[in-house]
Amino acid sequence: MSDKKIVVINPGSTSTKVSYFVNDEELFKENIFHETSELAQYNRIVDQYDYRLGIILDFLMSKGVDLADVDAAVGRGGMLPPVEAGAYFVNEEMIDWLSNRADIEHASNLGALLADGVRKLAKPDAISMVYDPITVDQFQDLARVSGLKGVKRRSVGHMLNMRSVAMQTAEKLEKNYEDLNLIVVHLGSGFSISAHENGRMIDLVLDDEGSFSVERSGGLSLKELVPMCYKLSEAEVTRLTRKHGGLISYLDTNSGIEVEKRIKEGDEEAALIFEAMAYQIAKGIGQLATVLRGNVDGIVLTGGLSYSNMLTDWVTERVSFLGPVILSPGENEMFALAMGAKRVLEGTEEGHTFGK
Ligand SMILES: Nc1ncnc2c1ncn2[C@@H]1O[C@H](COP(=O)(O)OP(=O)(O)OP(=O)(O)O)[C@@H](O)[C@H]1O
Ligand SMILES: CCCC(=O)O
Repeated sequence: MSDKKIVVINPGSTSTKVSYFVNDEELFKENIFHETSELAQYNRIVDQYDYRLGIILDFLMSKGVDLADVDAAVGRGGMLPPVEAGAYFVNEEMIDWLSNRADIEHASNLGALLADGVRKLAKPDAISMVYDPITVDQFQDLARVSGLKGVKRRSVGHMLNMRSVAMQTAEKLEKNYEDLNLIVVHLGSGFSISAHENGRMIDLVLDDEGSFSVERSGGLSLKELVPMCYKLSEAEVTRLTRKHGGLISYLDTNSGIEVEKRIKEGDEEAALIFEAMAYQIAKGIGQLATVLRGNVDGIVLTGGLSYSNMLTDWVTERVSFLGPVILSPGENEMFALAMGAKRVLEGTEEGHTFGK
């Protein structure tokens, strides 16, 4: 079988990660940072398309990649309507949805567009696709009921990393993912806490319901929040709760490393807030343990903050009675995207058509 050459693109709020794979091997990877002043010129995330594509193409060329050899470009999937897990080919409907109809501004909305931009310069039969978008929806019906008719509970989260880490964990445990019940917790700048029952994510503690994270406020008392909404604009409330909430709002830093340093130097406020974060994460895990009726084969902590032993020890101390806690720090997104594309190219996994 011929080599499969795959460009992987993962847009974040302040940077774009780009990798180049030949088969299973990541030949290089770069996290390209964007100046805040540069991004500030654009009203919407999708308006950054030309700017980010130009940087990606320059970078690939600087590494000697001949785009005419590329078989697939795969991007992180954004704020689509609810979708199945797995691969979706980029098509006009998907581009239209992400450009005009996505109702949450998220950097991943650019993933499909940028992958398609690379595909246009690749082999004539090259494909562009996304894999495990943030809107993969495997909720059980009970999980869809919110508590107020007309207010939805939508399945949105770090699905790509959580599903990939769940499958890796199953491999380590020498079990099939489909035979396990796992609680997988992604601790990045935003958090997602997910219940996996026999290979399906049947419920989540959403990032605006449960624990505060590095940037997000998590769930807030409506009695406190509603009056605030009448004093501030929608954009300001959204900024405060989604970009400037959580750890940043209390400690004015988005760095877990910096917070640990302050705590070790005796900063009691930092210690209280960081432990409160662990406490709220543990409460979320507890909620999902009830979703799984207590049948928990493992609790997996992943994402950048799982490198913090201080945080993971506090969480573990509160949840280990539910099941073994397994650390899988960092994220696996670039590899998961590349392997999804490789399986589609090799025909061992079928891609879905968006909009069908
Ligand atoms: N060794 C470490 N110790 C403590 N915290 C760490 C460590 N390494 C990374 N972090 C923290 O992890 C957080 C970022 O995690 P991550 O890189 O997974 O998030 P992201 O990719 O920016 O966002 P998201 O995962 O939500 O898309 C930051 O607060 C960072 O300081
Ligand atoms: C991945 C979608 C949710 C988030 O960014 O926190």
